[in-house]
Order: sequence, then structure tokens, then C-alpha cells
Amino acid sequence: MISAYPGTAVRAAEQPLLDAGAGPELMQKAAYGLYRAAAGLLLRRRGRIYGSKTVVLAGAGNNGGDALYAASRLLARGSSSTAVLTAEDVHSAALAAFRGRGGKVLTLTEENTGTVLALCRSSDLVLDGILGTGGKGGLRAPAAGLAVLEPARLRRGQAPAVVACDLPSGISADTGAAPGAFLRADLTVTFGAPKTGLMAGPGAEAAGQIECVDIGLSTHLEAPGIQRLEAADIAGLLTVPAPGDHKYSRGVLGIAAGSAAYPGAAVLATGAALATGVGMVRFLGPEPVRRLINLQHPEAVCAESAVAQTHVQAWVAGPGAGQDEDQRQRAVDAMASGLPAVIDADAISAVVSSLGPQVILTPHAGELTALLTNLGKSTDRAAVEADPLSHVRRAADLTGATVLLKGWATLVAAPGGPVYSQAEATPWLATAGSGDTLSGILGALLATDSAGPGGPGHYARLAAAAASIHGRAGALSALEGPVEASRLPAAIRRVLAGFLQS
Ligand SMILES: NC(=O)C1=CN([C@@H]2O[C@H](COP(=O)(O)OP(=O)(O)OC[C@H]3O[C@@H](n4cnc5c(N)ncnc54)[C@H](OP(=O)(O)O)[C@@H]3O)[C@@H](O)[C@H]2O)[C@@H](O)CC1
Ligand SMILES: Nc1ncnc2c1ncn2[C@@H]1O[C@H](COP(=O)(O)OP(=O)(O)O)[C@@H](O)[C@H]1O
Ligand SMILES: [K+]
Repeated sequence: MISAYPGTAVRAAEQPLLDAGAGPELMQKAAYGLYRAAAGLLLRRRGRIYGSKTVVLAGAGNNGGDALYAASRLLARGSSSTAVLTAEDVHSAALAAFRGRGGKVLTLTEENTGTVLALCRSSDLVLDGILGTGGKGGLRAPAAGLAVLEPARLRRGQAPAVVACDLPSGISADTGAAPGAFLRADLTVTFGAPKTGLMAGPGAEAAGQIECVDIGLSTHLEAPGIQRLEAADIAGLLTVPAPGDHKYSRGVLGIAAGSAAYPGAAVLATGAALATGVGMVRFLGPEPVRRLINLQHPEAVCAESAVAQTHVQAWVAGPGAGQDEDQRQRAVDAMASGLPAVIDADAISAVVSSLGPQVILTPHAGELTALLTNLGKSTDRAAVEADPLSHVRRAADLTGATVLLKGWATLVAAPGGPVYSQAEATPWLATAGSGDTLSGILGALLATDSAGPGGPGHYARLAAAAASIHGRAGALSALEGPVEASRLPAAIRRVLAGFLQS
């Protein structure tokens, strides 16, 4: 499990160490970690550090100091380096060390921004030390003019590797929101602990890969703001059938999905649930959808009954339900049943407040916007996308349900906390029907959950595990070309086989 902390909490944890005079030592530890990561990247990209070209973007604070000290170490290994100062005063000792190793220095102005961008683009590595946890708002001029710099991962052809020092400059270390211009990185080397701003919203997209350098803060940190499940955590959440099990004891999942208008969503949710592994799927829906389900999945047991007459351990309701009134009623009944229930897509419009954490809402940003607006907290999609962490927390607190907000980094908030973030996905998953398969995966995890409620955040953990399995399946599928939702179940089976063998 990876634990992330708001920038403000990390600064508070640093304070006793700073008061004890350990500031310079902490900075040297941070700079050494940054240098090691940057040197590793240079070695992977060009085989050696000697002869490489680096640019350090250095702002007024300690973030600039870290980056300048790291670049000094690269200078000592034969890299040529230019420091571009984005503020009048930068960390004087670090700048002196950089100059002492033969680094060149220039000051950024609006007039020379074009030249500096060209210098960055022709270099091997750019170290972003403009702003760290002390940043307020987006990048200001003239540094804002550097926000157009694209890191290598977003550009085919020649581009520098961009390494962010502690966090991408211009991103809120607490929320991941981008109040204005910000820089994107290939790799973020963060100090003390990952910041929550690296795991949500624009911050998660801007960070690229995340590497954490231990500078000895862990004993000073309290409750994390965001957690991220790793492979071992997910493997521990999966229920494997025991020798004495039968199909009913393994867990039966009820799926109320699809409509005459959108039958395919029901097939995708059912296929993903079966691939994740359940004792049985009981499918409820109109006759043409049932026929299609049975053609694709003969093992699904189909009926047109109501939720109250259907004995299951968990529900999925909503994918492809469209305006079908019977499916809408089934979603309402599933939410009221007290059983774990995934409420997706069109069924999210039937959500009221006073739900329990066993109800898991799975909106994308547009659906979350509509949900919050229906609950009297009017917002718009741009605001949700700019700061998804605050919005997903608000939705969980308002409804009492667990809320999974889909995106590049999928966030899951339990009412009152905790929050999980999973970012194993690929943008190739942004394809119609892919969300329906996520519902099926999560439904299967809920139906087969042998651990039961198990304390606050239990359902959020299962939802985070489902998002991770979905993301990994998407990434695996994308290795063979563009992702088709109907091919995800095969990839889900491979991902799960990997977890179960480990
Ligand atoms: N403390 C420790 O123990 C350790 C800390 N470490 C490192 O220190 C970093 C935090 O350092 P920091 O506190 O100096 O803040 P930092 O983000 O570098 O810059 C603040 C300066 O920027 C300015 N500024 C603010 N917003 C701005 C904007 N939008 N656009 C332009 N300027 C803006 C602001 O000026 P002001 O806004 O107040 O006028 C102020 O001058 C942390 O991320 C980590 O890298 C490591 O070495 C490990 C040990
Ligand atoms: N840019 C992206 N990068 C990674 N995953 C994404 C991206 N955009 C969307 N996804 C994922 O794709 C899925 C899309 O779900 P959704 O919009 O509900 O699709 P549908 O309703 O068509 O099934 C979600 O799991 C989401 O997290
Ligand atoms: K930075």
C-alpha cells in the first residue's frame, strides 16, 4: 500500500526537524535522491551521463535548492548544465555549488522564454525545481510561459525527459488541482512521502511516474490523505473458492443492466463479472437483452423478476439501463436492499442521500456533476475535472455511499474517508463500454467477498481493487493495439491469474 499525505502535512512533519537545524541535511538527502533518479533516467536513455545536456529550472524556494544541488552532482559526472532562474533570489548556497562545478546560469524573462524553451527541447534532461510544497496558485509569469514544454512520454520523437523535483510546479500539493499554468513531467521524485496532489486530478496526470525518496519523515506523519493499493494488497482481497464451496456459497451476483436501446452494456458487465469469477450471475432485464445475454453467456441465469424476488449476495444496476423504467426501479430496490450494490451510469440519476457505504456509485466526471447538482450542490464538469478529489469526497459525504470517480487516476471515497487512488489504467480505456466492464468486475468482487463489511473503507478498498484490475486489464489489452471493451474480459482473466499465482 502506498500512502500519500497533503503537502501541508508533510511540511508540518518537517517542522520539528527544521527547528532542530536539520534543514541542510534534509535538503542534501532530497537532492541526492533526485540526482540518483535523474542519473538513472539519463543512463537508460543514452547509456551514459558524460556528455549529456541538462537544464535546471530553479525558483525562489528550497525546491530550486534541491534541483540545483542535484544538477551539481550531474555536473560532477560530466553533464553540461544550465540553470534557468525563474525568480530574482534563488537558494544562494545551492547556486554557488552549481556555479562552482562549472554550471552556466541565466535568468528567465518574458523576452527570452522562446530561447529557453528551445534550450530545454534540445537537452536530454530538464529538472523542474520552480515550485514545491510552498507554491501558491499556478505558475506566474515569466515561468508560466514554460508550461508548453512537453515531456518525452507525451511527444513522439526527440524530447527531453522532464523530472519534477517533489511535485510538478504549479500543482496543488494537497489536492492535485491546477489553479493555473503548470509543468508536466515524465518522473516526479518526491521527498519524505508522496503528496496527495500527485494522486488526483491534473496533478496525477502531470506527475508521470512517482518515486519517493526517504528523508526520515515517516515517524512524524499521521493519517494519510490518499492510499493506493499495490499488487499484494489486491491479491489479499480476492476470494478463492475452497474445496467445500458450491456455486451459491461462492457468491451470486444480480445484474440489472441493459435495455432495448443499450443491450450491449449488459453483455459487457456480465462478461466482466464472469471473467472475475462468481458462483452465478442472475441477470434481470427485458426479453431481447436476456436473449442476447444467453447467446453470449449461456451460464448466466436470466429472468424478468424484481429485485425482492431474487436471491443474490450483491447487485450491479444501471449500465445501459437508459430510460427503461423497470431497470430504474431495480436500481432503486438494489440501493434499498442493504446488500452491496454497484450503481452505475443511468441509475446514478436515481440516487438519493442517506445511502450506506455498501452502495458504490461509479460515475464519470459528467455523471458526478449531475449527481452533485441533483443533490443541491450545483457544479460543472470543468470544476469536477479541475479538482476531482474535493468533489468525490463531497459526493460520498452527501450520499453516505462509497463513490468511485472514473478517470486517468480513478478515485474512490468512502463517506468520512478513506480515499483511494488507482492509476494503472491507459487512456486507451477511454472507449465506450469500458465502464460497463468495471461494474462487472466490482460486482463480482462484492458478491464473492468473504471478509464482509470489515470496518470503514472496506467497500472503498474493494472498489479500488476493481479499478486496479480494470486498469491493468486495459493496459494488457493495449499491448495488442487499441482496446475494445468486448475483449477486456479475456484480459481480466489474465490479470487475475497473475494475482492468484503470485
Ligand atoms: N523544508 C524541508 O525540510 C525540506 C524541503 N524540501 C524542498 O523544499 C520545498 C519547499 O520549499 P519552500 O518552502 O521554500 O517552497 P518552494 O515551493 O520551493 O517555493 C516557495 C517560493 O516560491 C514563491 N512562490 C510561491 N508560489 C509561487 C508562484 N505561483 N509563482 C512564483 N513563485 C511562487 C514563494 O514566494 P511568495 O509567493 O511567498 O512570494 C517562495 O519564494 C519542497 O517542495 C522540497 O522540494 C527538501 O529540500 C527536503 C527538506
Ligand atoms: N484518459 C483515461 N485514462 C485512463 N482510463 C480512462 C481514461 N478515460 C476513461 N478511462 C477509464 O475508462 C472507463 C470509462 O468508463 P465510462 O465513461 O463509464 O464508459 P462507458 O459508460 O462507455 O462504459 C473508466 O473506467 C475510466 O476510468
Ligand atoms: K517542482
